[in-house]
Amino acid sequence: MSTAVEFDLIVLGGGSGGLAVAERAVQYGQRVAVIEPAHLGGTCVNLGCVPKKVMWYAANMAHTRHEAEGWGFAAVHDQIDFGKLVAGRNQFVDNIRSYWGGYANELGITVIQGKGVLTSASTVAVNDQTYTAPHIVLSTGGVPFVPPVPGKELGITSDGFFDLTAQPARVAVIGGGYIGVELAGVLRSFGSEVTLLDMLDSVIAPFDSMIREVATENLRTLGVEMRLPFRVQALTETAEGKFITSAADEQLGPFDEIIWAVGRAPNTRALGLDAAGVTVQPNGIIPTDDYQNTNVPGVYAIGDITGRAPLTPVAIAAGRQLAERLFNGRAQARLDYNTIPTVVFAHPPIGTVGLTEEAARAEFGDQAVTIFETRFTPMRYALSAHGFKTAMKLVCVDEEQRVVGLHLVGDGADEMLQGFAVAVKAGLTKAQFDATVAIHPTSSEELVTMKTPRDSA
Ligand SMILES: Cc1cc2nc3c(=O)[nH]c(=O)nc-3n(C[C@H](O)[C@H](O)[C@H](O)COP(=O)(O)OP(=O)(O)OC[C@H]3O[C@@H](n4cnc5c(N)ncnc54)[C@H](O)[C@@H]3O)c2cc1C
Ligand SMILES: NC(=O)c1ccc[n+]([C@@H]2O[C@H](COP(=O)([O-])OP(=O)(O)OC[C@H]3O[C@@H](n4cnc5c(N)ncnc54)[C@H](O)[C@@H]3O)[C@@H](O)[C@H]2O)c1
Repeated sequence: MSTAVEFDLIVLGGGSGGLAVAERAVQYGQRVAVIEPAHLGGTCVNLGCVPKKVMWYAANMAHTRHEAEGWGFAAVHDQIDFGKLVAGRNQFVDNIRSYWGGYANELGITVIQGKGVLTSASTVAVNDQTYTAPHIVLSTGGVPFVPPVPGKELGITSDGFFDLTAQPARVAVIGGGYIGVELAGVLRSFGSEVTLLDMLDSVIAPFDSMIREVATENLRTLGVEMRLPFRVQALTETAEGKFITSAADEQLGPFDEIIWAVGRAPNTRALGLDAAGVTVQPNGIIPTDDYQNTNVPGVYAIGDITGRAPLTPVAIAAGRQLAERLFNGRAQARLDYNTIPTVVFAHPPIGTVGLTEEAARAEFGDQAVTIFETRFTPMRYALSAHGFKTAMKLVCVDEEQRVVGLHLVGDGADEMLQGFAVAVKAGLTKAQFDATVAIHPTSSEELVTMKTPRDSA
């Protein structure tokens, strides 16, 4: 091997977290290298949030088109040109990738193409070259997990979903978490027959119970067939299509595509963690303290590999805070992982910030918790034959009714949540919500006008 090339910071992984820490560090005058084997932008740009959101917008247009007749527009019955949508989406993703390439270059970040492997706590090998730095950030994200059942290779994952160039007519989605609910919604909105399975008896299990209930009702209204709970035993294929067999020997199918959406596995194998002495859990997660430190001084981990709130803005915020701490003298800079808002881009979307009712009761006790909630069909569907339900819940605690949880499902929930997340993060009370004049007619006005606590109604 040739002599090691020196940097101040080496980042393994040019995704959401890696690019964020690199950008901030280079702005503070550091010599920064980002090692990336695939495309800059990582999962979010290339195989996640961005292409997913394009498909979600297209699915929304499909809904609007179906509803338009009730509002006086001529009926349009054309099917979506899936190939055209995919081509446009890919071009959009390509533009973002190119932007990152140019921007990284402009900033002065050295991008090294290849897989990085730690050879010690301060050196990384990429192919035959060694690089060294006093600070190394691990931000290698994750890949879709596929359980080891017979025939598992007959299914695709979210990565494979983004490779589809034709719309599958009959689809099964295994896993009713974020990805399963989002992809099932998109495909069903385009007219595919969709069956959604989960091993649990509910989709989006970690969400508040009322939100789960209404989101499930909305999935049914959309026409998604649900099989809950369902334990997958094997996948098989005949000339008719693909089939799923349950542990109880029930068979579902035939399907044209089966999509695995049962979680993601951290990219921490073959990363040389042993050589550097970095502790890793059996599930591949790298534990960190509040400051993103691993157990080895000078080696940090951010983003999905840390197993905490695997979301793009979380990886970005963790990366920026780390750069502030290491390179801008802010010794206490760190990301507060509490009260992180998040949205499932379902049809309609689902949003949540803070504690569920169940978590608040467990933490504060039943006596301290007051719940305000509402369910309705919004005015958006006034002239439509069918309408998705909206539901909202405020979880308040103590005498002062501090709002510690805010949960939404319904049209506009995705855009509604960010502002209310500021209020929840700021620790505002129900009285302060109510002191804000409503905007009428909207759905969000309910969040500042709910008067009667649920249990006293
Ligand atoms: C289908 C889907 C939809 C999603 N939608 C959303 C959404 O709407 N909103 C949201 O907030 N989050 C969403 N997410 C999650 C989001 O994409 C991740 O939380 C985020 O990308 C994590 O950032 P990261 O920096 O940890 O990793 P990543 O962005 O995954 O980046 C890791 C990078 O490391 C690289 N790498 C791997 N091994 C090595 C190695 N040995 N050396 C160097 N580099 C390596 C990879 O190629 C990759 O580019 C979605 C995810 C998926 C799969
Ligand atoms: N909108 C967003 O912000 C967004 C979108 C997509 C992904 N993400 C992130 O990516 C992460 C991974 O998403 P995901 O949907 O893969 O995971 P997830 O953890 O959200 O959901 C996985 C689901 O699969 C089920 N499951 C697990 N094993 C199963 C099996 N063998 N058979 C049937 N069901 C099974 C689980 O019960 C769970 O409901 C999410 O946790 C989220 O943080 C975020």
